[in-house]
Amino acid sequence: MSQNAPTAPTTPSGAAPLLVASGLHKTYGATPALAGADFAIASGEVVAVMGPSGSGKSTLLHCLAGIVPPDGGTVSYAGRDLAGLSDAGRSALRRGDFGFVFQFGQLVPELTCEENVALPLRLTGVGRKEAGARAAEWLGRLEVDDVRHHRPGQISGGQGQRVAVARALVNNPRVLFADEPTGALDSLNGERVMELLVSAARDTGAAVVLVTHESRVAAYSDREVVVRDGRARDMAGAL
Ligand SMILES: Nc1ncnc2c1ncn2[C@@H]1O[C@H](COP(=O)(O)OP(=O)(O)OP(=O)(O)O)[C@@H](O)[C@H]1O
Repeated sequence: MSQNAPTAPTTPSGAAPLLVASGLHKTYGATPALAGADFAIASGEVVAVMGPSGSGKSTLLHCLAGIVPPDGGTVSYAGRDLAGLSDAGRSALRRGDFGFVFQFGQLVPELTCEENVALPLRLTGVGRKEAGARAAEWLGRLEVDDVRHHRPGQISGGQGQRVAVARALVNNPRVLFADEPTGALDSLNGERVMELLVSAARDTGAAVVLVTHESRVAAYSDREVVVRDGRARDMAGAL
């Protein structure tokens, strides 16, 4: 037997990771998007994924969230290999344990803001009244309760992103994936969305994978990982 028993992986902060990727490879046609990327995040950590355009940041996020299957390497969440789950199992994980915010809120235009935020709860079987009450509470936390009966077309971009953050956090996800969440906002609105996003995530203990190319957005994170040519490098380890 080897003297060197494998040790449990840790994040650079020393905590046990909740979500771990090792040696991820992904190619689109002839275009390599990931070429051996590693990543780990612990519960409650906010990690910024930075890097130039086309370096593989969004692909890394999609693989971590089980949206895109990697060609090689593994992603494990809470000790479970995502590749070992059925499509239905991965979908259930995305609905129950993960939350998502994208650059453009992607709210359902026909629904009011409150109905949009209530939607993830309704999809997991919460009754209409309770879902509405919890949605209203989250809209209050994100300081947009005044637009709860408006439709997405009737509110500003900054308000829309706050509604999107409320929708992403309403079912208490253990991981929040945010891909350029303030990319379409001016700097003042962007900063407020980031403050609210990070403080709400800290209150709930969610880990946050924050893809951004802006250092003032990454400043809200505990740790920065830089993706370059499909490989991820932790900046804590680079110091
Ligand atoms: N669905 C796809 N089909 C084909 N090529 C893709 C696809 N998604 C990503 N790519 C390619 O993979 C590479 C990495 O893309 P990715 O979107 O992950 O980078 P990124 O760092 O998030 O870029 P950006 O900052 O511009 O959003 C790029 O060359 C991109 O063109």
